[in-house]
Amino acid sequence: MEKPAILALEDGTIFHGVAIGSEGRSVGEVVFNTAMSGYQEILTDPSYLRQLVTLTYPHIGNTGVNEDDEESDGIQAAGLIVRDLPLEASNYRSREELGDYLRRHGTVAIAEVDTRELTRLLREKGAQRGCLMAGEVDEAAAVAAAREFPGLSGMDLAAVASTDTPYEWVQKAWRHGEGYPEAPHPIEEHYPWHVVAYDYGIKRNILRMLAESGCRVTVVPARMPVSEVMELAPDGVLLSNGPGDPEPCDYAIDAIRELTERRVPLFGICLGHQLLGLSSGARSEKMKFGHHGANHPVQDIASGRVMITSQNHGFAIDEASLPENLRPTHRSLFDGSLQGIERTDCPAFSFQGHPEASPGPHDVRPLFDHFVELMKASRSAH
Ligand SMILES: NC(=O)CC[C@H](N)C(=O)O
Repeated sequence: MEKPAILALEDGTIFHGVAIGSEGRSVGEVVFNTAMSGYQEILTDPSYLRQLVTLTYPHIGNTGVNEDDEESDGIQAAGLIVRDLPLEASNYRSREELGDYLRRHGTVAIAEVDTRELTRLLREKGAQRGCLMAGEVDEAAAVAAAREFPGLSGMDLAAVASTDTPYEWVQKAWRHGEGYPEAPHPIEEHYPWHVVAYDYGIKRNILRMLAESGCRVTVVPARMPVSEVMELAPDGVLLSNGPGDPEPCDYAIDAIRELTERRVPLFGICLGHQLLGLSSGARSEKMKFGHHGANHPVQDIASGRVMITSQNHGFAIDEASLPENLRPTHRSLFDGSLQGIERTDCPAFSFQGHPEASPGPHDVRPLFDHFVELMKASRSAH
């Protein structure tokens, strides 16, 4: 028997639907994602911590879920809002139905919502605080719970999403018929570069793309002091994506400043990009409804080249606030917002979108090669 579910927004709007995940309630910021595929990667992306995600693509669940497409250990999003959950998944890689997967992870989710109407509302009013309730529903309590959620501004979630202990990563990208290839030996020969990745909520495909570029990665906790990072003798440091507001992450901002002073090659992705900006003296701001999708055009300012990119962010670095030593490198062609920066006085650069694009197009992958070039130049200078 289908159980009822509701989505309540801070403005008092209630959407009615049916429960397709666990019963109970979940609060967070409601955001829409326009990607047509990749719901499993989206659900497991730690950047979605404390966010209730609605997908504008109407049929969600039709390819099921599998063990290979997880971007982290299980579901990170606070909840899922969809138009239609198909009766049965059909795909040769499918191992589990989406509904069973949601319930296994205790995730509250709703279907039969007019996600077009919801998305229009979010575009007009901006990202809303919301509450999903499934099973027993109480509209007034749901609106009150939505309003009690403090919102993501000022919320440091990078340290929450981070790993507790360091670990090594050498796994490369998934290949049809092979899955994830075993790491070839000897490691040093196949992976000439050692990258330390600050984990602020890292996605596995970033690690796989680094491995594809010849990097052996040591993933470290968000709060690891720079002195300990330097003991690992990195060729470069990756600043990962992650959830929440970059501004309160003072431990990361201070560490990154120290790394730039030591001229360690740096590559920042999404939250890592915002943190590089803040540590260099720029300002971050909350966007109205952010960028969440897999078809966002971004222009490389120097070459004029346009790339189709994967995006998932609700904060941005304000281009008007860039200091002398930060050069804008990329801009969004949707709204003109800043998408990439480069330090002019040390080997550090960053990108607001997702070059690892999981899900999404591969246009921005060459940024991983650029990181290797910086490490190469830095090694030959020493
Ligand atoms: N994907 C990310 O790293 C997101 C960065 C940050 N939490 C934002 O919403 O802007």
